[in-house]
Amino acid sequence: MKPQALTTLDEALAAVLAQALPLGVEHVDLFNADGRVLRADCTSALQVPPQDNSAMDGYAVRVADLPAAGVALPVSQRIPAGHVGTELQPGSVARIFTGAPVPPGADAVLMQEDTTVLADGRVQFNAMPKPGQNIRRAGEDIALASTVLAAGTRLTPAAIGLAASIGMATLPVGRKPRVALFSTGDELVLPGTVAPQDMRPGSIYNSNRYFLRALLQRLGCEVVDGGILPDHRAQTVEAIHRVAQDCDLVLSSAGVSVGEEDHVKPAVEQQGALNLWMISMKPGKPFAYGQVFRNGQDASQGVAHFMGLPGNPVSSFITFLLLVRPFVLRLQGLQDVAPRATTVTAQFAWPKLEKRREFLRARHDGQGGLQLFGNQGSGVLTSTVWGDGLIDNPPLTPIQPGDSVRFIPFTELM
Ligand SMILES: Nc1nc2c(c(=O)[nH]1)N[C@H]1C(S)=C(S)[C@@H](COP(=O)(O)OP(=O)(O)OC[C@H]3O[C@@H](n4cnc5c(N)ncnc54)[C@H](O)[C@@H]3O)O[C@H]1N2
Ligand code: MOO
Repeated sequence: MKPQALTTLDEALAAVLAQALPLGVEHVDLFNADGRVLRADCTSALQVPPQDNSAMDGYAVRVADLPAAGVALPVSQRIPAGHVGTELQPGSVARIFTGAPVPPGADAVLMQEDTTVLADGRVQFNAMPKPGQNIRRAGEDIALASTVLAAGTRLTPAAIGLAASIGMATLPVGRKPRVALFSTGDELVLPGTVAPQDMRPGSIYNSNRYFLRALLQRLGCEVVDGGILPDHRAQTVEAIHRVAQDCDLVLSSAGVSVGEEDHVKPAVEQQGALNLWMISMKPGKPFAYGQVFRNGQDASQGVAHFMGLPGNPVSSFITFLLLVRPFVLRLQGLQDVAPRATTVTAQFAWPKLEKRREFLRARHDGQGGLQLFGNQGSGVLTSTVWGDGLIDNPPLTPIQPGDSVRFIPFTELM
C-alpha cells in the first residue's frame, strides 16, 4: 500500500474551520446561556452603578464639616439601600447603608467602626474622611451605551452575571450544532450490558462513546447517539445517510486507519467527499474530514460535515480537542477558537525523535514545572486523567529537563 502524505495539523485545522460556517441564532434565557456563543454585541442601556452609592455601612458627610477628628454632628436622615435621600443639610450627617445612593451634598462616607454614637444621638467622628472616600461612582463599572460583551465570545458564568447587571433577560446565541455520534468495532461492549468477569476474550468496553458525548455536550452540542455502526458497507451507508438529513455533523470513532474492516470512509465517499485524511500528529494520525451529501449525489440539497476520529481512545480524545472542538465552537459563531498555551519548564527527559508533532500528556508538579505521564501509548486513557494538559512538541524535538515547552491546559480545551 502506498504511504499517504501527511497534512500538518495547522493546515488541517485551517481546512476544517474554512468549512465551519456559523449556524443560525436562537435566544436563550440567562439560566441556559452558560457555555453558549454570543452572536450580537451586548450593549448597556444604563450605567452601573446607576448612582453614586455607599461602599460601607456608616455615615455620609460633608468633608468640610469635619475639620478634625472628634467632631460630633447630628443625624439628619437615614438612607437604607433601595431608598433615595435628600440634599444633606450642612452641619449634619446621614446614616447610610452599603449600596444606598449617596445624598446630594455629601462627598464622603465614614464607616461606622470609626464613629461613636453619643447619648444625645449625635455621632462623633474618630477619623477624618477624605473627599470621595467609600463612594462607588456612578458608571464606574459600566458606562452608558458601552459594549460589555462582544459578539463571537463564549459566555461564562461571570459574563452571564454581567449581562444580568444591565438588565438582559435573554441573549442571542448560536444554535446548538446537532451531532450524530457513532462508534465502530465488533469488539465494543457497552458498560452495563456485560459484567467485567463475563467479558469475552477480545472484547473491550466502549469508552470513546462516553467521553465524546460528554465533551460534545460541554461544548454546546445536541448529541444524537447513533450507537455502533454495523460492520457492513450498505448498512453503514444507510445509517450515515439517515442521520445526515437533520444533523450538522456526523462524528464517528474508529475504522479510519488502513485496515480492511473499515467501512466508514468508503461509506462517506460513496455519498459525499472525503477532503482530508492522515494528519502529521501523534497520537491522532488517521483523523478524517469530509462531507455527506444529503441527497446522496451532490451538495445541492445541503451537506452534513463528517469527522472520523481514530479508534485508539487517547487518539480519539486528542483529535477531538484539537480539531472537533474548534470546529463545533466555530459553528456556533466563536471567533477565537485557539486554546491559550503557556510556556512551562519540563522536569523530565523525552529523548525520542518523532517525525510527527506530538501531544504528550503531562501535569504541573506544583513547583512551576511539568511531569510527564510514564506511558504515552495511544490506548492508555489513564494518561488523560492523570494529566492536566498536553505538551505540544514540534517534530524531531527531544526534550531535556529544564527545557521550556508549550503546554495547553485541558481547561482551555473543554
Ligand atoms: N498498518 C497500520 N496500522 C495502523 C496505523 C497505520 O498507519 N498503519 N495507524 C495506527 C494508528 S496511529 C491508530 S490511531 C489506529 C487507528 O485505527 P482505527 O481508527 O482504524 O481504529 P481501530 O483499528 O478500529 O481501533 C484502534 C484501537 O482502538 C480501540 N477502540 C476502537 N473504538 C473504541 C471505543 N469506542 N472505545 C474504546 N476503544 C476503542 C480498538 O479496540 C483498537 O484497540 O490504527 C493504528 N494502526
Ligand atoms: O495516531 Mo495513532 O493515534 O498514533 O495511535
